[in-house]
Amino acid sequence: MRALVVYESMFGNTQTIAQAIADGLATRMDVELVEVGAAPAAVPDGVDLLVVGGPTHAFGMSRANTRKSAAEQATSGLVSKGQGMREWLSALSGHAPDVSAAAFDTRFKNPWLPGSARRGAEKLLRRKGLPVLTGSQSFYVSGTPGPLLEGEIERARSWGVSLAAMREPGERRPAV
Ligand SMILES: Cc1cc2nc3c(=O)[nH]c(=O)nc-3n(C[C@H](O)[C@H](O)[C@H](O)COP(=O)(O)O)c2cc1C
Repeated sequence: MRALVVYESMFGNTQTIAQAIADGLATRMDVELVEVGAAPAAVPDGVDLLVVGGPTHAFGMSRANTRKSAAEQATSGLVSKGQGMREWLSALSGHAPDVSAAAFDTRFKNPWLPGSARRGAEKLLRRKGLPVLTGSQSFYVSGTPGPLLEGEIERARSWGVSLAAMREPGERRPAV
């Protein structure tokens, strides 16, 4: 079984979470971790699970103007300097049958702040015909440039382990 994890990240927090998810997945699957600017135009043959994640910007997935705003707030270079997850998923051109998907994001832990990038990513994944496994996740930062809240890296690793278990041969694959 093989997983591809594609992430977008401005300040590095989503990158750290993506790495932890990949570590969790790697307990049961072969895993490739790729920054969205270097991601392939189609899901490569042999990939069983596509996991995508990015930062929540303005209640959803980033856009060119929110990435520009992030760049203005950055004190060092951005991790993702080109296209975002929205653009990559919109242009994704194909996949083998039986590939499933999952989405995650990073954002503030604020019950009064609506929206999350993972919801937008799920919508685009479904539009591409990719069934989305239940239980997509948000991971939380304490401020715009981070850091991640305590325990989030461990939670991301555990989520990776449980995603891989959902894709094990013979497992029922809950998809929405
Ligand atoms: C332009 C901009 C808009 C943002 N809008 C939101 C938002 O609507 N909701 C939220 O929870 N966090 C918001 N944030 C905080 C980001 O989610 C946070 O910067 C991100 O999780 C950090 O991840 P990264 O280091 O991978 O970029 C915003 C950040 C930026 C730069």
